[in-house]
Amino acid sequence: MELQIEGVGHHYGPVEVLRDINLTVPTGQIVCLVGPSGCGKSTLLRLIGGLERPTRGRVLQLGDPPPDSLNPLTYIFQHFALLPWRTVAGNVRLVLEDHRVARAEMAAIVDDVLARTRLSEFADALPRQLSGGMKQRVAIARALAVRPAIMLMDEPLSALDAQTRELLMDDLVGLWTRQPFTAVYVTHNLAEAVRLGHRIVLLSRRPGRIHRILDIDLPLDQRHAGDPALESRQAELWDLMRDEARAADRELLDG
Ligand SMILES: Nc1ncnc2c1ncn2[C@@H]1O[C@H](COP(=O)(O)OP(=O)(O)OP(=O)(O)O)[C@@H](O)[C@H]1O
Repeated sequence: MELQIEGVGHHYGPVEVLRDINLTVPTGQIVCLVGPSGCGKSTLLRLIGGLERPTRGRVLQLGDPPPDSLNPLTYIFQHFALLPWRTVAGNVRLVLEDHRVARAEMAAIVDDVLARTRLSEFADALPRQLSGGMKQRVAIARALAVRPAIMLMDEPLSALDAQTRELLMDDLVGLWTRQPFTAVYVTHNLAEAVRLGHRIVLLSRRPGRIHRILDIDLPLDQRHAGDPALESRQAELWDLMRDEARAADRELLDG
């Protein structure tokens, strides 16, 4: 399933947050949304996910989700929101319990997603026994369990320390390489965007407009921290963003 965002604009009361966004999210690709604070990245993600309706324009879903998809558009947030009294497997199972999934199939799905996120041996652990990175892997496993057509990821790594973030990026690359998924990935971290994005969409400050779209052809599993080619793409993005980011910060200060 592919997403096409056509002429999307959004206001909150008198405040114009997004203007004339035209964008395609192709099947099997990770599209990163970056841009200065308050430029409307999370708002755009919510509009894409149908949590809110855009004031203008539309978001089209082209093609069918996988036939066995239980939730075509599935979110992953910065805060993992795990139930502390449920085990890892229990937290993953939770999202299946609302659907009519037979018990044996449910067990098979949980086993599969825990294996894909390298959590099988922690199936019976409780969240308090896990590190932050592992908790976020549980959240990713939980999202995968409903077989989404598109994952909507809002700063999924920003609550983690730098080292854990690196490990999780490797995990996401491994996951995508073994079985490509489609994602829209909001981040303020440009290093993350150039590691994970097939396409990087830079928004201007509020009202967020598309300032630049950068496609990176290098396969995800060949991208490494410190790679000069990636660093130069990152520098290119930062050059474009710096003035906008400073102006956005000043506007925040001025209220
Ligand atoms: N429900 C809402 N009602 C009113 N204003 C809102 C609402 N949600 C967001 N905003 C405003 O819309 C603008 C864009 O917010 P949004 O969270 O989408 O930006 P962002 O780019 O994700 O920001 P950040 O990088 O700081 O997380 C901000 O000025 C914010 O205050």
